Amino acid sequence: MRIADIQSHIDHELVSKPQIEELIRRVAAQVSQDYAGKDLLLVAVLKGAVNTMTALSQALTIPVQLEFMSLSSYGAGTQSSGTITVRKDLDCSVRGRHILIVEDIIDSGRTLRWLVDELNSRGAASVEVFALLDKVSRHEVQVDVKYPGYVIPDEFVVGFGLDYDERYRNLDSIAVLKPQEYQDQGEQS
Ligand SMILES: O=P(O)(O)OC[C@H]1O[C@H](OP(=O)(O)OP(=O)(O)O)[C@H](O)[C@@H]1O
Ligand code: HPA
Ligand SMILES: [Mg+2]
Repeated sequence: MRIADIQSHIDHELVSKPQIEELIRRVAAQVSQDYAGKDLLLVAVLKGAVNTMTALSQALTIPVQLEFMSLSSYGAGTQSSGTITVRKDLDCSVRGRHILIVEDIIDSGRTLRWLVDELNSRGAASVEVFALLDKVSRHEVQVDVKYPGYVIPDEFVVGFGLDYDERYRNLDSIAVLKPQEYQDQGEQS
């Protein structure tokens, strides 16, 4: 689905499909170089990171293992509940493994902070982060990001995996909805 298909719901586009593709290509080249000859495990945080995981993994030039963990804290609104819910855990042990977490967005930073600490406590050899988008101005906790994505302003975005109330994940770029679409009227809406 493209912006043009849902124009009446969209306020503005923030990151275009070509911009996403360019970033993914650049990060994939760097990751392929950094982990050449190593056994890399990519861990995507579902559901939001599904598109980013697919795009990044296909652009790599090294073989990797793909694993998924489903975490949730936003539910139906535009504000984090502050509580991370594990909807699905990893299927494998991470002990002694080099891990790259693949995320769609860093907002408060709480999801990533929790996951980095969790994987380290499970005995990972290394834990690094790639996040497609970063709302730097909204961070509440500190997270080190080895492969940074696009810094975006304090607006609630949808597309390329990101949802508002489970919708718009299948948009192929990143956009902000019209204010009336955000029914919880949170501070970002
Ligand atoms: O930095 P934070 O404030 O923690 O926000 C970032 C997280 O929030 C979203 O997940 P969400 O809880 O909406 O689950 P979803 O991926 O299934 O939509 C997003 O996909 C990130 O995982
Ligand atoms: O801006 C956002 N959009 C969708 N999901 C999110 N989770 C944290 N921030 C966002
Ligand atoms: Mg969500």
